Amino acid sequence: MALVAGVDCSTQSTKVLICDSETGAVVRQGRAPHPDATEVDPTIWWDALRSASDGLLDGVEALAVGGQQHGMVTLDADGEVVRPALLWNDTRSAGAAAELIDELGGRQAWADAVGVVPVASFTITKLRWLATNEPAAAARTERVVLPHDWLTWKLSTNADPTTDRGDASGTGYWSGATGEYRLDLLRRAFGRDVGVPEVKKPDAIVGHTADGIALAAGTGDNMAAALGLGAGPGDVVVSLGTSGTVFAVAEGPTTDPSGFVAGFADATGRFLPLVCTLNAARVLTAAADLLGVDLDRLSELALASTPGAAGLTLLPYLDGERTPDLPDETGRLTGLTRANARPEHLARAAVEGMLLGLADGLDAVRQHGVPVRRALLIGGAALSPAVRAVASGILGVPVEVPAPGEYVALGAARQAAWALSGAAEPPQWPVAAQRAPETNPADYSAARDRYAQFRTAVVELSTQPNKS
Ligand SMILES: Nc1ncnc2c1ncn2[C@@H]1O[C@H](COP(=O)(O)OP(=O)(O)O)[C@@H](O)[C@H]1O
Ligand SMILES: O=C(CO)[C@@H](O)[C@H](O)COP(=O)(O)O
Repeated sequence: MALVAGVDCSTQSTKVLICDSETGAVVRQGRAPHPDATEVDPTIWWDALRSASDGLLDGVEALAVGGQQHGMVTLDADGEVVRPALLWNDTRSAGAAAELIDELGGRQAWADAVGVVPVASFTITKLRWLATNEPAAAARTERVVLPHDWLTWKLSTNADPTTDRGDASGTGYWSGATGEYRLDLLRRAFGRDVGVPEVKKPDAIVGHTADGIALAAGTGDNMAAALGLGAGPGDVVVSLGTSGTVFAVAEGPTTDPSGFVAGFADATGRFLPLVCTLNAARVLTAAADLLGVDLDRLSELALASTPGAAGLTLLPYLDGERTPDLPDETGRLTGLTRANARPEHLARAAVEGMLLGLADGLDAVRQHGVPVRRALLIGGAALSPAVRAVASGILGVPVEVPAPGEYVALGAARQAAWALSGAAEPPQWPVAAQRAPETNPADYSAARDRYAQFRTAVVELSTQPNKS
C-alpha cells in the first residue's frame, strides 16, 4: 500500500492526513492551530505544518498542500519573507480594489481579463496596498507567492517556488480562460514587475522533499475540497469554515461583472465558479460567546426556535463582508421585539443569517449555468446539528453531509496520489454522504424576503456619501 499525504493550511489551522493512495482511506492524521489574525508570519504556518505532521510522514511517497486562497506572501532577493502575509480576510486593501476597478475601465474589463472583479481578498489588491502604504517593503519584494506555493517550496529542495492553476486563478493576475498570467495587470497594481511562480499542470510532480517524498503541485483550499469530494455535475459544495463558500466544478470559465461569482479554475483542468462570504463558522462562535454557551448548546437553542427565528434577522457581516462587497460593514440585527428577545431566537438568527448569504450565493452560481442537484455541506460548522437541520430549507435544494472529514486535506492527498500514479485521471476515492433532514423551503420564504430587503437597504446605505 503506497501512502500519500495531504495538507490543509486553512485560516484557523493546519491539518494533515495520511491516506492509502488506492482507496483514500485515512490511516493517520494531525492538526495544529493558527493565530486569529488577518496578517500572519508564514513561518507560523511552517511550524504548524511541522507540528501537525510530526511523526506521520514515515513511508509517505507523495504529498500535496492545499492552502487558504489569495494570501500575499512577499519574498526578497534571497527568498526571505519581506513582511507578514496579508490573508484573504484582511480588508485593508478595499480602497486599492476600487482604484484598480476604475483604472481598468470598470468591472466588466476585469471579469473579461481574469475572470474576477477585484475585492480586498484578492492578491492583486494587496500588492497595490503594499506599493502605496509600505514602499520600503515593496522595494524589497522580488517575488510574490501564495500560502500553498510557499509551503510547497519550503518542503522542497527546489530553487524556485511553483503554483497551480486553481490557486493562480485567485490572484487577479492570472486568467483561467487563457491559462496565462496577465503581467500587465500585476505591473499596473504594483508599479513595476515582480516575479511570479510557474503554473504547473494539475497532475505534475513539482519536486521532492529532502527525504525524497514527491511533491504534487498543491492548490487552493476550495479547489482541493472539490477534488477531495470528487464533486461532479449537479453537485454544489457549501463550505462553512472561516469563510462561507459555494462552488461547483464547471467545464468552462464563467464571467460575472458584478463580481458576485468569482471565475476560478479548479485543480483538474476544469473551472470552479465560486461565491465567498467572509463570515461563516465564526458567526456561530460569536453568537455562542454572546449567549455564554458552547457550540453544542447554541445548536440546541437554535433548534428550539422556529423557521424565521420569530422575526429576528441577522446580517452576519461581523468581520466586514466580501459578498456583497461591504468591507467596512458590521453585523446588524433587526426585528427585535420584547416577545422574540430570547436566546433561542438569537441562536437561530445566527444559524439562519450565516446560511442566508450562502443561499444567495447558490442562486448566483445557478444563474451562471451550474446545474444544482444537491448541496454537499462541509467545513467545521457543518458539524452543527442546527445547521444541518436548517440548510435544505434555506438553500432550497436537497442537502447531503459527507462523513465528517477534512476534505481539503483529502483533496490534496488525492492530488498527490494522482501525481504519483502517472494516470490520466485522479484515483477513484469513495466518499460516503448522509442526507440532511428535509425541510420545506416555503417555511423560510419570509425569512429570505426579510433578509433580502435588509441586505439591499444596507448596500444602498453603504453607497451614500454620509453613511451611518
Ligand atoms: N460543532 C460545531 N458547530 C459549529 N461550529 C463548529 C463546530 N465544530 C467546529 N466548528 C467551527 O468550525 C470552524 C473551523 O472550521 P474549518 O472548516 O476547519 O475552518 P478553516 O478551514 O477556515 O480553518 C471553527 O470556527 C469552529 O468553531
Ligand atoms: O478567500 C477564499 C475563497 O475565495 C476563502 O475560502 C479562503 O480560501 C479561506 O478559506 P477557509 O480557511 O475559510 O477554508
